Amino acid sequence: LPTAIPDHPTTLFTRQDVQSAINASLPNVTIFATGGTIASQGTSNTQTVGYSVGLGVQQLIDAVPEILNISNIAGYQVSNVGSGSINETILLRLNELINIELAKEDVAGVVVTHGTDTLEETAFFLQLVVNSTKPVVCVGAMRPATALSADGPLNLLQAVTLASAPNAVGRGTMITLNDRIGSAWYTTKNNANSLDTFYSTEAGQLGFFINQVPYFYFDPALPVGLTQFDLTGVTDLPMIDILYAHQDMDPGLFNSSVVNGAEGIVLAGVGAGGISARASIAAEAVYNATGVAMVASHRSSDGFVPSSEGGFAIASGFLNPQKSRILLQLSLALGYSNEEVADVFAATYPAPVAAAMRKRR
Ligand SMILES: NC(=O)C[C@H](N)C(=O)O
Repeated sequence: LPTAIPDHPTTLFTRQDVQSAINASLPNVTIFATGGTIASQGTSNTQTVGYSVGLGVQQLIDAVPEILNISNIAGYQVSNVGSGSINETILLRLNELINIELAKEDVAGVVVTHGTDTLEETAFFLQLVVNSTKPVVCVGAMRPATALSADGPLNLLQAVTLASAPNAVGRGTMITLNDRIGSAWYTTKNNANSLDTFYSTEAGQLGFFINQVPYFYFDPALPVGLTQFDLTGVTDLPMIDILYAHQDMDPGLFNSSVVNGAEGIVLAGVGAGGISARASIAAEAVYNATGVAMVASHRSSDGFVPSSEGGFAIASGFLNPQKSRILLQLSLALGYSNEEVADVFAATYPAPVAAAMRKRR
């Protein structure tokens, strides 16, 4: 296995390990398993909270033998954690392995099995760093494998189908759960518990499964303002904090973050990136003293944060705080100046807004 990312054990299950006979007429798909509820077991079939992660990639595949009728599978066990514990080491490992895998001519696409809590962050990260038109499909489950009506097996079958579907090429990284296909750019987890949690309210969905066949509403398209990042040689990512705005927010949090080592700060602002006058003065003072990049996003689940004239904060546009954090992190990992980071975000704004911003600078 490649070892550019240190200290991260990853196990490979080759196609020969996974299936007794490789079917040369089927596409090859590689599954990268990271953990989450899809790989979890409860103590009874009625337990749907408080279960524990533990199933390996081979057990996920064994639970859905139907996937071997549609593709030859290889699997990487990259981690086996709840997605709250996915970290930069795992992300960098995924970037490295998925780029290598998709560069192979005989691989149609890849599937990442993942906890749902931070699935949108990993999916958004992969959207920005994977250099391929082949499908990257992120999938999870809301019910553990042991539950009545567990959703993981069908979600996995659909994810593998999508990763090998010719009509899924050129659509960037996708998230699929519960029959729905969404773009990693805008899809978010909307409900902490319900099955029907992943969707994008404003941008809508890319497609839908009918009888396990993926149908798309539109021809392939990529999100506006997509910047592609090449992480070759990058072995760690900068620490970026998200600060959540609210009434009486502690203005000292900005300074505390920077003192603790944050190299960038994202604000989950009230309304369209707002913050109290007191906290704003404190944030600006920290910015003026340190130059630490600050991005203003919104704590509401949807919306657009516009840039403010002469303001020190970079506007997140349509991106929510957790996705803004990834975009800021990648920009800073590649050594971009704050001006360049602002350009990366501005590229995602609607064209007239971005043009007006450039004029002001
Ligand atoms: N449904 C899930 O996968 C939730 C789980 N706690 C996780 O994100 O790992």
